[in-house]
Amino acid sequence: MSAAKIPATIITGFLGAGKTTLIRHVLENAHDRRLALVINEFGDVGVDGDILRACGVENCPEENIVELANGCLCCTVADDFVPAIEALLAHEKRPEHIIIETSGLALPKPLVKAFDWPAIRSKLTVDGVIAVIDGKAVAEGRFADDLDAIAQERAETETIDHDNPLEEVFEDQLACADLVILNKTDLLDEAEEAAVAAQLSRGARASVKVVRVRDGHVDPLVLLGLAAAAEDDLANRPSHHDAETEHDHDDFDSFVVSIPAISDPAALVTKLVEAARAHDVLRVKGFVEVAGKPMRLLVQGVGARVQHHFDRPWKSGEERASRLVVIGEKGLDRESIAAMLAQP
Ligand SMILES: Nc1nc2c(ncn2[C@@H]2O[C@H](COP(=O)(O)OP(=O)(O)OP(=O)(O)O)[C@@H](O)[C@H]2O)c(=O)[nH]1
Repeated sequence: MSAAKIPATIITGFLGAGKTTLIRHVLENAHDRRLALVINEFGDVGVDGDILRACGVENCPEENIVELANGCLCCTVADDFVPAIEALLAHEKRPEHIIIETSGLALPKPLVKAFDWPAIRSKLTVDGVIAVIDGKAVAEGRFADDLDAIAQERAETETIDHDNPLEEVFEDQLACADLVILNKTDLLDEAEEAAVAAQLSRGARASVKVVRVRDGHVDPLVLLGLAAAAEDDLANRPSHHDAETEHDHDDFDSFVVSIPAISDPAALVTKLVEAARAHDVLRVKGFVEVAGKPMRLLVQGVGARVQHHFDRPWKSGEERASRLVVIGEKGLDRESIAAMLAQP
């Protein structure tokens, strides 16, 4: 019976767009419903899960947070996603709403398709696909050469073909959305913000709204409860990968670098910026030990924009490892990057 279905919101968006930041805001502000999270990311460093668990909100206890670290939820739906959902539904107190954070390279459509499988369809519905967008990256032309041309192409043909993998992932995420969140408006001036918003509207499906925010500050009432039933509407969500049963991520590379404890966070940031520029790194994140400090350092890089802060004290008995996940396009020079970051 459809009334009994649990709504699930899929949060998509390219690497570093602000998905975890937005979900954290939702957790802290949606007190009226019991939430569960499924988090998918690259590498086993588990940064997003750690950040979200640290919120410690009552309506989303730790046992309701599931991490799938295989890097691409859209490719492992049967092996990972379905069992994770089944485990969440088996809890004594069932979640009232499930939020799924996909990794930044995942295509949302194969995941939406999974909601059409009988085992899932009878229990869940896709309340909405939310595309979180790094407004600054769009303004800098990181993804699309010309969104207008793409919109035109989409109007003319079912499947669009480009050879820029960033662009393809970005466009797929935008075209599948029920709501677009233009994030990082603090990094845009008024004219840029208006131009990016207009571009996104053209890249998204007709009548999909673009909400402009910073730090993912969207009222949960706007995000949750869209009742889109996206699984019934797959045909209207064009993807570059429609002809494939499975897509591979050969276009991208990710690896984990272990570095010794550091003494100067600013020096590490300088190295990360240099490595990002020299090797076109798309995303870096992880936790780092700073010698003599009781707190661990959370380091986050999106392109050459790097942020860091001490997020919490190391726990007693916790291994004080300094590990960073590095993600870029295929051909990333792992050895050079690792050597740059490990320099004292
Ligand atoms: N300036 C600015 N930075 C932001 C904003 N929202 C998020 N960030 C920063 O952007 C970085 C990435 O944010 P996340 O929320 O981790 O992004 P994500 O989409 O979950 O990243 P992945 O899971 O790695 O794809 C972090 O350093 C955030 O603090 C914003 O509105 N403005």
